[in-house]
Amino acid sequence: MLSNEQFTTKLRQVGEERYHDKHPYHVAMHEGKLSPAQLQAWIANRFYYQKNIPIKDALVLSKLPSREDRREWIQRIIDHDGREGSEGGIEAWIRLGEAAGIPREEMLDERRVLPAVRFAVDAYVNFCRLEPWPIAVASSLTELFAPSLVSKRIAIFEQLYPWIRPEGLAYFQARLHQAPRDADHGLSLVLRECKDRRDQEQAISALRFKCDVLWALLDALSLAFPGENER
Ligand SMILES: O=C(O)c1cc(C(=O)O)c2c(n1)C(=O)C(=O)c1cc(C(=O)O)[nH]c1-2
Repeated sequence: MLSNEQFTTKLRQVGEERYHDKHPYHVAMHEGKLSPAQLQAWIANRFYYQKNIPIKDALVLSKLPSREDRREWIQRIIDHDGREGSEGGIEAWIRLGEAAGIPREEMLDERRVLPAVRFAVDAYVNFCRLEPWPIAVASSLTELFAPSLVSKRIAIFEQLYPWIRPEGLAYFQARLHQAPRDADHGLSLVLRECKDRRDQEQAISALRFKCDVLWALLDALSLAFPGENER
């Protein structure tokens, strides 16, 4: 069995190899090379991911056996769905869309969602529905890699895509403190629950699978919205 330190290193290596920041579409985003249509397509398609996150978190929540763990996990659903007076991440993402010129109805009615994006996101939800909860939690650990990417993204949007109104970036600002908290909790559950090498390998595979979900989303966008020299 791997020590906690070795296991954590292996999980982090998955992100170094295949997190979505390495995908050409994402690289182009961070180089300021996406056209408005390409960036709008990313925002509208990522919305399908965002709206499904609390559904998958409710599936995980329903399987957590202890009250203490449920108490912590439930915060993820509240962060996304919001509450009276604090609207939450889904609303913030809709406002990101509006700040980038996408009317609210066009986000809500899913007209811009590509078939392969739908299949990839649905696969993530179904994975969490069907797998044992520690493995589902392991698949959420891409959040270990998200904060540094999201903090770069805020600066990039401000500098390279000034046509997006700055109030649209509130979603990303909120994630800067939510994601590290979620990742710490998720990692502590995975370290606690993986009791032999087999469990550990399953957790690592779950994280690879999740990276593939995020990768597939960007593959779909690349095909539907190729860059200038790829057409
Ligand atoms: O913008 C990003 O790059 C990014 C990545 C990820 C991720 O790594 O899955 C999440 C988010 N954002 C995010 O906003 C979010 O709420 C979230 C929840 C989860 C999850 O799997 O539970 N990942 C992510």
